[in-house]
Amino acid sequence: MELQLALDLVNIPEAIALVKEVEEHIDIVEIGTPVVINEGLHAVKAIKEAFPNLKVLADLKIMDAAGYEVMKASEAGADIITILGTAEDMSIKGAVEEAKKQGKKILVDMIAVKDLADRAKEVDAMGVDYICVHTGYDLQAIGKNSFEDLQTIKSVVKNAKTAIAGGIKLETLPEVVKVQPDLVIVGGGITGQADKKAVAAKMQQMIN
Ligand SMILES: O=C([C@H](O)CO)[C@H](O)[C@H](O)COP(=O)(O)O
Repeated sequence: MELQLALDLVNIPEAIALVKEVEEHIDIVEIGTPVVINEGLHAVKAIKEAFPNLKVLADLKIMDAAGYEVMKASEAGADIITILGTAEDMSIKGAVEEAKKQGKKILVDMIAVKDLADRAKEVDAMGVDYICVHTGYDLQAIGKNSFEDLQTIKSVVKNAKTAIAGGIKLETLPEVVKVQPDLVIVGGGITGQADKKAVAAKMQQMIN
């Protein structure tokens, strides 16, 4: 199981400082959608240059023009790029094709997908690398989480790795670990803590 640190509410210098604190306890750094909106793909480039040994995920949440956007994120140094599960099949296939050309990976974010089991089977058959259940900030605000959804995709996905994101904290991590996803994505559960290094270390220990 791998641990991904999601950075959403920081600028580039803050992101670098944050990763420095926890780098030995994480596998992947996510440049979150709000960071890409504020800073552009420069943020991906800056983190990859500062931490060449960590994988970097660009959370573009692609919906269209997938081949082009995967190409640009790859050029910036991203190792993994996200596309939405609600995107057209043609877009997801285009993302996979371009990622293969560039030697990169595609993570499909299943946020807001209604027919989760069926859509997970479909995107799994398209050759994507990760399928991720995700409760976004807006549904976290009304107490939702993705723990049941993780069990759903674990039971139908045959090829891709499984992942979970959205509001995961130290206290809720045991429930996630029980289901054994391949990737656990944590943002505020680390970045919002006073001792980020200690929390990341504990999470890494629980995951392994
Ligand atoms: O993808 C995310 C969200 O949509 C904002 O871009 C977050 O990175 C993801 O939810 C993980 O962050 P936390 O929910 O704070 O753990």
